[in-house]
Amino acid sequence: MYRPFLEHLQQKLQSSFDLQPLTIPAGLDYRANERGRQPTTIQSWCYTCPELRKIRYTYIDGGENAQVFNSVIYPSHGYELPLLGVDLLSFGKKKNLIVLDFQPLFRDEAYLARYIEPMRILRERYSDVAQDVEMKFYDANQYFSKYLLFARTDAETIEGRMFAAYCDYLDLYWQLLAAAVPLDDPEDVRRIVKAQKDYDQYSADRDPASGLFSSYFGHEWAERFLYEFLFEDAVPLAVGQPGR
Ligand SMILES: C=CC1=C(C)/C(=C/c2[nH]c(/C=C3N=C(/C=C4\NC(=O)C(C)=C4C=C)C(C)=C\3CCC(=O)O)c(CCC(=O)O)c2C)NC1=O
Repeated sequence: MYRPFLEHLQQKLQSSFDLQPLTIPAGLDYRANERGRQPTTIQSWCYTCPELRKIRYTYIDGGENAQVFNSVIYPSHGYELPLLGVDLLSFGKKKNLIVLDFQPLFRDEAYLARYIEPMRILRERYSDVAQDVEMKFYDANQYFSKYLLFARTDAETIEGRMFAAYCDYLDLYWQLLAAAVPLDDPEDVRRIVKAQKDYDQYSADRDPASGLFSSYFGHEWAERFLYEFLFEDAVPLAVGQPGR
């Protein structure tokens, strides 16, 4: 269901950036669960290029039971630009959740004016697909913008309006990236390193997907996937355990 979203991103990345693959730790790049009636696979891709230090995306294919496309793009540490976050989920025929945002690293007015205000026009253009859904797992005021697209919607809207919205949001993100001037003051760069690291920690600690990964692929695999691939700059909550 979300393959066109993945392909659109992949094509853009390949045509516009000098991508180098980043190694995904053994066993985490692909996994299949053959138990039950419906096999489920999870596959991930990871790249780097001079402007974007980590580009990762994951597709979960469980046929009609589960279709998930998740991606985070981390700009290089010289760019204070928000992260591009995409989380598109469908479970069964009815339960569809879409989230798309430029995830701000800072919340001061100048930052929001520079990187978040440009999204307003898109949020207005797609106000018919966006909803004011309340967040249960995350704090909407941390690493989310007020112009995020967040909705529980139907398949037809996803394939039509949502796909158009996704293309427009991505285009804007590439424009902001092209216009961004890399910072070279080590103090500025350190601030961005820390902010991106805090994002990983926050996200790993709250990720509502860890139960999903555990149920499909086992707890041990799920923990590795979270801390060694998705949010590799995060430290597991129970630090100091043997084997860590
Ligand atoms: C492969 C990794 C991965 C998957 C599969 C994943 C799934 C995932 N994301 C969810 C919610 C969500 N996901 C997001 C947003 C994001 N989530 C993101 O990973 C990113 C980048 C954004 C930013 C756009 C939000 C806002 C919710 C709703 C959570 C809430 O209500 O607080 C849920 C809960 C859905 C429900 O309400 O039942 C799951 C299972 N999260 C992951 O990290």
